[in-house]
Amino acid sequence: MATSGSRKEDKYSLKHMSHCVGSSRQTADSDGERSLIAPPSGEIGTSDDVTDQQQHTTGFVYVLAFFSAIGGLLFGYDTGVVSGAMLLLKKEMNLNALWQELLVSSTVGAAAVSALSGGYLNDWLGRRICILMSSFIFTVGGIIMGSAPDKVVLLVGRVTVGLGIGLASMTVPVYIAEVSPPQQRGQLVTVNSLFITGGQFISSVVDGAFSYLSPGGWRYMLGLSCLPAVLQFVGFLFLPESPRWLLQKGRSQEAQQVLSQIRGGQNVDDEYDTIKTSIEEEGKDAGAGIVFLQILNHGPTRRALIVGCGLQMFQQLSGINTVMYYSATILQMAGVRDDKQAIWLTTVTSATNFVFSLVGVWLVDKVGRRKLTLGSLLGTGLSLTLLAVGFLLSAQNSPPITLHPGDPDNSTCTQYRFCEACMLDPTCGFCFRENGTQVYDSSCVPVNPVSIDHASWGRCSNMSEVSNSPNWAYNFCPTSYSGVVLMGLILYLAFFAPGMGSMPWTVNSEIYPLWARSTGNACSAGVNWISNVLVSLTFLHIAQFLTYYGAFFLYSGLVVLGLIFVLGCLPETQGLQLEDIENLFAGQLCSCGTTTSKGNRHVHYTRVKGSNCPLSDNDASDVD
Ligand SMILES: O[C@H]1[C@H](O)[C@@H](O)[C@H](O)[C@@H](O)[C@H]1O
Repeated sequence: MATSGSRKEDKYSLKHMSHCVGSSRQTADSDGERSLIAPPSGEIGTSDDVTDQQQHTTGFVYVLAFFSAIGGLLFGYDTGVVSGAMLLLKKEMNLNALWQELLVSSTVGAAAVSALSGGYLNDWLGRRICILMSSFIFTVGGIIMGSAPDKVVLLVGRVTVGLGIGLASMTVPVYIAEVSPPQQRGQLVTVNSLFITGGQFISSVVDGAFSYLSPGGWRYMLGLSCLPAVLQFVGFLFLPESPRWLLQKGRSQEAQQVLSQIRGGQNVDDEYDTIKTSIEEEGKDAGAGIVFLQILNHGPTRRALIVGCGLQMFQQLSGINTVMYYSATILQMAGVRDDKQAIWLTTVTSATNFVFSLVGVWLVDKVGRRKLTLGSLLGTGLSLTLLAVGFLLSAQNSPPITLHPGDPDNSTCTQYRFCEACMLDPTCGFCFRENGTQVYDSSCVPVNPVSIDHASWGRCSNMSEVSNSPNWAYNFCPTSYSGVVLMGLILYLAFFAPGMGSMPWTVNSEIYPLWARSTGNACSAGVNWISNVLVSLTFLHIAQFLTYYGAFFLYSGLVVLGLIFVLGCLPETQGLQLEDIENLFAGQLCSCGTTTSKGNRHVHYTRVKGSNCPLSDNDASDVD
């Protein structure tokens, strides 16, 4: 295997490679150099190819995609459910801020570790065993959390599900991509992202429903994930391994049988030959550590890795999880004062994320990954700017503090003159009465160190449901600009979900050659989880230094960087067979030397002037 990288590098290296992957969007040049134009959708392959491939889409592929995507559902459920569970847990288990932080972040941290080690497991044991392992881990984690007698056991349960999430997040997209026919691969892999947001939506409904059950509602919230996990485990006992992995491991007969089963018993000789030839060219793979070094030494795959990791990093740097997490506060700013009502309204936020992920599934094989990602980044950037402007207007019109009570604690809180400064200090909260949009009788007092739900002394220390009792605002200020913020939030989700929410997972499942696929996905999923931890851990500090509007302006700046990155580096992979995609990263935009599922026929994807490639489908030459 050590030689396979350099062998392919020689074969595909092109002197014209200009930037990271030789973007497929460079246009024609005058001196007969290669013009790099990615195919508009529908231009890929001959119509015969497409008909050929469409015949291969069977109901069984949908069954495989559904059972695999339960992994996505569990990923979404277990990352989403904790916020609602925490509201009950912190009261019942008397959790301080550190423990709350631990119970949330430990899962994401464990997911990062298991995603990174998942590459090795995938290569070694195969996709099917990894999916079985992850559903088993989810089940065990759910049981531990649902029956936890104390916070330490709860933490063990959260780490356990984190391990399941990481493994599922990198295995499921790869499995679906490897069993799907090319023309539907985008859609089927994106179903996994739909299930992630679906899991987050279901978790918010479950959180809402069980928030009335105290004590013990959190046990149902956290334990319920066992049900889909068991369903997936049982289902996968009967479902096959990826034919590509089987072939890579030399289990050719089994691979052919599985391929024919997946393709509904049709003749799969051409597809089988294509995969086999590609594997023979690449050579057999080695251990995960070595594969990583090989990726770094092999230009096209290294470029694919940069694209894959970059996409995952920018997904998280766009602030999705901060915005989702912060949505309850945004709704409180907008005037929702009741906690329970705020929980239910966050269901609306996660429903928006879910519904717009559906748009991604619908569009991915119609407009392609590149346009979808670019459009999404543009919209995400603009809506983040709108969010920031909303926060800026709120800050500039922050209500003044009118009461300055005597201060038994000698804290800094009572010194502040405006709500904004009070809100940005994590030790203080804003206590006020209101009449419509009118804020009066306002004071800034220290927050109770045990529970952020009330002040440590004064009018807001003993909150009651009585109608004229004052309001307590921790982390937000009442504002009449909440409409702008709310609009920014909805637009953000509508633009983010179909593109940046889904495409990083989809694109990563298809850009690596088979020998590097597990490791490539492990690295990029690891980058996703690490960036997730970094963004969530830094948000409050950034907000403290830059204020909220500064933080959201910063995210929109990062989205602009993401846009430049995608413009320059992401080629279109729509409709291409997995075995042909690596050529895009070698700048070899014409599929010279590779064959497609049409068998031994060269198929032309893009025009490469001055090369030996055929210039149109009609010119495509038969080999042999
Ligand atoms: O693709 C998913 C999805 O967008 C989720 O809503 C988000 O919470 C995850 O971090 C992300 O990886």
